[in-house]
Amino acid sequence: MPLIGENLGHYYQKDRWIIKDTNLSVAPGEVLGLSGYSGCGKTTLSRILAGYISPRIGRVSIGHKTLERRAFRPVQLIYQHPEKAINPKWRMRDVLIESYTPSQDILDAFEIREEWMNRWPVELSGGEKQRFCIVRSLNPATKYIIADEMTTMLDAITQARIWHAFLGICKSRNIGVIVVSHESSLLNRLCDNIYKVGSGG
Ligand SMILES: Nc1ncnc2c1ncn2[C@@H]1O[C@H](COP(=O)(O)OP(=O)(O)OP(=O)(O)O)[C@@H](O)[C@H]1O
Repeated sequence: MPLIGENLGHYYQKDRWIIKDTNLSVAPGEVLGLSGYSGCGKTTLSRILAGYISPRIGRVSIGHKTLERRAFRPVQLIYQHPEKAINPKWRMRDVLIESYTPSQDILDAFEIREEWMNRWPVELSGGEKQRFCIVRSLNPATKYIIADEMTTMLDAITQARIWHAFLGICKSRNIGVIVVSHESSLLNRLCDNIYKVGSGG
């Protein structure tokens, strides 16, 4: 069932609309890009589609069911800065198993080393922490994943390896993916379709 945003509109300050008349949908297994200039509202739209923000107008649904804010989130969000998404007081093993217990195959696909499991977040690099955030998002109940500038901090080779592993798993599980980036070359390479934020499509 597709993830659908209908007639979405949002502002932070009254009547200064950042998202307006926005209609988009992503099918299971599809990879949709969100492009647009800095500040056009990509992150705001991502948070709306993941159910973290209720839009001022419009509706987000999966197969006619409006997203519920309190239930497990079928739409997972991966941020640009993994340190913001990880509790600094938890060891990495606990960060992972809070969501589910991943198989060794998934850990291997993202080259997560056993020795990292007992470390604190501060003892890993940004790219190493991001791998944990990606694996954590691949909960068996996940239907869609929004990757908001997910690999911006990584070098080109690591970036390519992570996207290869990530999109391979998403395709095999029919998870729909939204890739948010200001890099059009990355979007052209990875995405089936691209939605330009701030232009109505
Ligand atoms: N919590 C907030 N309160 C008030 N204004 C906000 C808030 N969050 C974002 N904004 C404003 O909304 C606009 C859109 O921000 P958003 O982060 O969605 O853009 P973006 O396209 O993701 O930008 P970037 O590519 O630079 O990350 C910006 O002008 C920003 O200053």
